[in-house]
Amino acid sequence: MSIRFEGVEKSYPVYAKPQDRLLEWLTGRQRHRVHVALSGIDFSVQAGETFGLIGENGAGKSTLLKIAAGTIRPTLGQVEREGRVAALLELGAGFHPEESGYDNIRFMAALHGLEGAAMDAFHQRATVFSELTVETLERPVKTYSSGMFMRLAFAAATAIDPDVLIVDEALSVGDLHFQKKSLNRILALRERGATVLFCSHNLYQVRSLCQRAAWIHGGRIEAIGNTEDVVTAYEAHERRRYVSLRAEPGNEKDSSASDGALSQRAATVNLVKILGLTLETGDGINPAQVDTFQDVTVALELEAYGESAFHVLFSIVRPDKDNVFGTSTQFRPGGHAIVGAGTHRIRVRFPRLALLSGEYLWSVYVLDDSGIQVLDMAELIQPFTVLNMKHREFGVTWLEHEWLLVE
Ligand SMILES: Nc1ncnc2c1ncn2[C@@H]1O[C@H](COP(=O)(O)OP(=O)(O)OP(=O)(O)O)[C@@H](O)[C@H]1O
Repeated sequence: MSIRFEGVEKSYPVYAKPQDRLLEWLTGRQRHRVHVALSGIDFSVQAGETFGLIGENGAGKSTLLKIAAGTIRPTLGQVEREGRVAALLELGAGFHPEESGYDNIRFMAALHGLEGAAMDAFHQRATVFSELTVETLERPVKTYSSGMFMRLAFAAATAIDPDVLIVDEALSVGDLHFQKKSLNRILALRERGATVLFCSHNLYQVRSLCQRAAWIHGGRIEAIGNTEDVVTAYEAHERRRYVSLRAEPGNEKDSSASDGALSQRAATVNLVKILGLTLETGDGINPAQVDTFQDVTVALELEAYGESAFHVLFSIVRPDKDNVFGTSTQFRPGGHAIVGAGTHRIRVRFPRLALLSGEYLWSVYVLDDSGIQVLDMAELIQPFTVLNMKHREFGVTWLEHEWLLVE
């Protein structure tokens, strides 16, 4: 066991007006209602396990993570933790803005009770990982850009070399380079046997990372167990929710007020799901092997649960995640977004797929109509091998070229 929740419940007093808190104190009469954010939480996360928490907005996932991390106390019940715990929750929340990066790192190490050589090792790991310069680390952190601040916060949070890592969708920190580095750090800690408890709205991520998961609904555990079973049950619930949202009277397009209400509620979960990607060649569907310059068509299927417009971006990637070629519905002539609830199919033909020998995969992203917010994604799916039998050139892709002179 690494983390055990026993009969955990968390309630918050909710005041209709800020002054009610003072009036309650002065008059001694209750002026708040009690909001139960979590109740009846009983489960354990085993050592070395990666455990996912899923659920709608406001379900109680972050509250549960904060209780697991010890940053808030449960109203009832208890939590047991084993080993060194690092929480990637409100990153940098404990930093002192007036102090330098170096001093804040030392402060974090001291909070973990580290001294002497252990403190030095912590300091070294945090500064190296942050990739911040000496000049920056000597400055007060209040002068940092938000990216610099997040780098330092992530570096300091993970420098403890934790046995237990608690992550609240913090897989995206800073710029792309640092995001990749942070994710790799989390994956490396996991490889080394750290227990990971994390919540995410990205079900693809939960499926690919977690052995077990729990679906939190209205502060209670709705389902717990094998990730696939839990995620599938949650997806089915989400679909039912959309069907009923769409069927509710007043949700029709021409009603602007209810449109607003619908979009507000609909925005709380993914509006579009990637159902699948298939590769078609003259040799059949999803061939394990493709020849260089073969005629290949990629077919994508998606399900939209709302009327919001969206774009689909997909790329051919190498196993190390480097993109070889990516394109998007936004880059088409006209670049119109896709609109309409229901199933959508996209087919893109590559008449001469100019990839050279190697292993390749696909990554697919559904983005909102601005092309910024990710609604769903499926990374590193449908692997295929390219064999360059007829040509002697090497590398990733065959580039158009002419030999102009050979003397
Ligand atoms: N300090 C607080 N005071 C009162 N209510 C709170 C407080 N913190 C959280 N809540 C309430 O507790 C419930 C659970 O919130 P929580 O942040 O844990 O949900 P969540 O599942 O993490 O949501 P999201 O996916 O949106 O992050 C919500 O109804 C929220 O409004």
